[in-house]
Amino acid sequence: MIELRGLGYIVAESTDTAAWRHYGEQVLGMMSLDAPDGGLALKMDERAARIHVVKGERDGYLASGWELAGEQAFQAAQDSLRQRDIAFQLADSATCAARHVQQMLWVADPSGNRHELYWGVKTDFRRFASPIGVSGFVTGELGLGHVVLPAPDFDRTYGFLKDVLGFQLSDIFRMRIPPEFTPDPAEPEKRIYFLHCANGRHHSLGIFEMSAPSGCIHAMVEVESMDEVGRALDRVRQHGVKMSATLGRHCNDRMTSFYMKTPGGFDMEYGHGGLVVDWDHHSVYEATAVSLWGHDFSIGFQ
Ligand SMILES: Cc1ccc(O)c(O)c1CC[C@@H]1C(=O)CC[C@]2(C)C(=O)CC[C@@H]12
Ligand SMILES: [Fe+2]
Repeated sequence: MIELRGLGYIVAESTDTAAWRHYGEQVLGMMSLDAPDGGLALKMDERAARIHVVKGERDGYLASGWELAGEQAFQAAQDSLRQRDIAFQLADSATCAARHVQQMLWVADPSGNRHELYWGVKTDFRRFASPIGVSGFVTGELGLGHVVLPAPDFDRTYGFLKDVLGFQLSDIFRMRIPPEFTPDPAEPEKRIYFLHCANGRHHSLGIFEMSAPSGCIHAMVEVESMDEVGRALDRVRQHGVKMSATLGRHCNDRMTSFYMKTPGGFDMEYGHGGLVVDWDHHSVYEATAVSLWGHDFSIGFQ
């Protein structure tokens, strides 16, 4: 059985890393560092990189990096994949160096999302000092935040994430896409499953029963105070970044957040105050509302 500790990094692909540098520093408030081959790394804590931006042919999302406890866990993950006849690739040394890890393997889920499993992150422990004065991000044991990925092949993707990668269900959400946003009036309900790994973050991964050209629905980062969310909203206006949802507070993880576009074509959720869940005392539920208040997603379609 594979036990993932948390979401360690994400990888975006970009034709214009300068746009990501500006967005990463001036809007998100992260530090940026040059990476090999014209790439870029965004630093949000003591680790050298949490968001890797690699130079490529398209603008989008490339991969999610999941942390394993160590070498034995990495070996066990390989054994488990082989046993199930699931194809995976071992990353070469250049890619491992670029991701700042000892070893990494990657595997695609049935919807084509790339998951990178690694152990032994390399870090210089240089302290986080935001170029625009953001106090800090909530990471550590909880990982960098969460991602919601497209899962048009929903049942097989959920099965793979649960049975192969070891994610556990936190809660369920279903929604009907509002008629004004879909060409198909008979559009069936879409599921979103929220999944956690071995840490207290309510969800490190969400899967949405839909395709997404960018490869990602959204990624979420969490700041240390509500004022930092408000300041980020100020910067979004100042730099003319397009918002996808207004400020609101989610029912399930109690995060107060807003959503905006990234240069990768997917959204970034920027929030504060997420629950830390004790899984020994949690039961799965189905939430029938997105939020306690706010989160008007219709602004993203205007
Ligand atoms: C419902 C929910 C709970 C916790 C979260 O961190 C979270 O991001 C969400 C919203 C998920 C979802 C989305 O990401 C894309 C746009 C969606 C489908 C909506 O239009 C409502 C719910 C949204
Ligand atoms: Fe989210």
